Amino acid sequence: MAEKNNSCSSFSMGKSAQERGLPYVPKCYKAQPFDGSKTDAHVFDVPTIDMAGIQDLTGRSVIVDQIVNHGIEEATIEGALSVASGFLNLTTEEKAKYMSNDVHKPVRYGTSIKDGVDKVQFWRIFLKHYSHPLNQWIHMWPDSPLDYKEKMGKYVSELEMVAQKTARLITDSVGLWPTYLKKEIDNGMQVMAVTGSPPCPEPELALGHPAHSDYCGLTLLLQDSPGLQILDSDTNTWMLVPVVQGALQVLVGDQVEVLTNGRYKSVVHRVVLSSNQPRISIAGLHSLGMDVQVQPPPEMADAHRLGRYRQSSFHDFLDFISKNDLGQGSFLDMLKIDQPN
Ligand SMILES: O=C(O)CCC(=O)C(=O)O
Ligand SMILES: [Fe+2]
Repeated sequence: MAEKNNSCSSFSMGKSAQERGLPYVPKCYKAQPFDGSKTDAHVFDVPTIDMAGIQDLTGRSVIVDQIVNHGIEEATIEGALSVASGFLNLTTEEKAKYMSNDVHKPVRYGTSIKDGVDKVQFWRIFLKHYSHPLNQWIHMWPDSPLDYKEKMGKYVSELEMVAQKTARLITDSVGLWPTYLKKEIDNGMQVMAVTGSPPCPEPELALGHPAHSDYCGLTLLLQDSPGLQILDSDTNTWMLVPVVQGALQVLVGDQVEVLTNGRYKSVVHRVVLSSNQPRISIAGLHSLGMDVQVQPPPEMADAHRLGRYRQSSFHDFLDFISKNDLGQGSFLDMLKIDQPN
């Protein structure tokens, strides 16, 4: 128990509490402020986007939907989840060659954002890799499990198609020219975050991922067991997003908030833990290119909404998180320009 009060530097890369299977949550993993709704949150009644039918998202301001009939076969989803689990269950030594605290690396393994450095550490393990265009990145992905590249490669290619269709629904709904941004989206980035949260001995103390919104346009997420919560901004309460077999969860990210000049709001979310159930999620974060400066287009300004956000790129965001903790103010808040309502 001597390490219970140790500083974060004792939990540096490869030495996190969860990788070592510590039977308690060390002090520097304790998420503040304590929030009693963590483990008994209400279940969110998730709206559905049925890709087999005609959809109209007009008038919506928040999108945390589940997509059904997206065209990705169950076997492809199962394949991706099985290689994700195969990688996450390798020994720490086997994963070590991907280990890095450099947030700019296109392939990296870690636990927090900067292991042993962030003020509050996360109870998770993750592999992140770039994946669009596939042929530019796939050779850098893990060699183990042997079918990782094949199975994850198939899933991410199909997921990219779903992301492009969903982006089209959103641009249509705000009256932007239907193919507006098509080129930027086709040439954009897809970053996969494959995350495992091992059971936590004191799940009410730590988080798998603290509250944040994603710096991307759209996140398309698969989870094999519950844990994802979203913040209902009207009531300021956390709601649990249920697991629906075969469905993909879509969360609007910061770039869509900026591009629609605030008509859509990016979704604040976090991951809570279980004392007995391991959890795996695969998040596909879809955004415009690394150096594309994202800002509200002129079509999105009106009398009450001149450009409400400063321009920024994915690269700027990575620079920000390399210097700051997730809890130290949000990147999106820094982009907001105060305007009279
Ligand atoms: O594990 C999850 O369900 C969410 C992961 C997440 O929020 C992220 O990778 O940004
Ligand atoms: Fe996220």
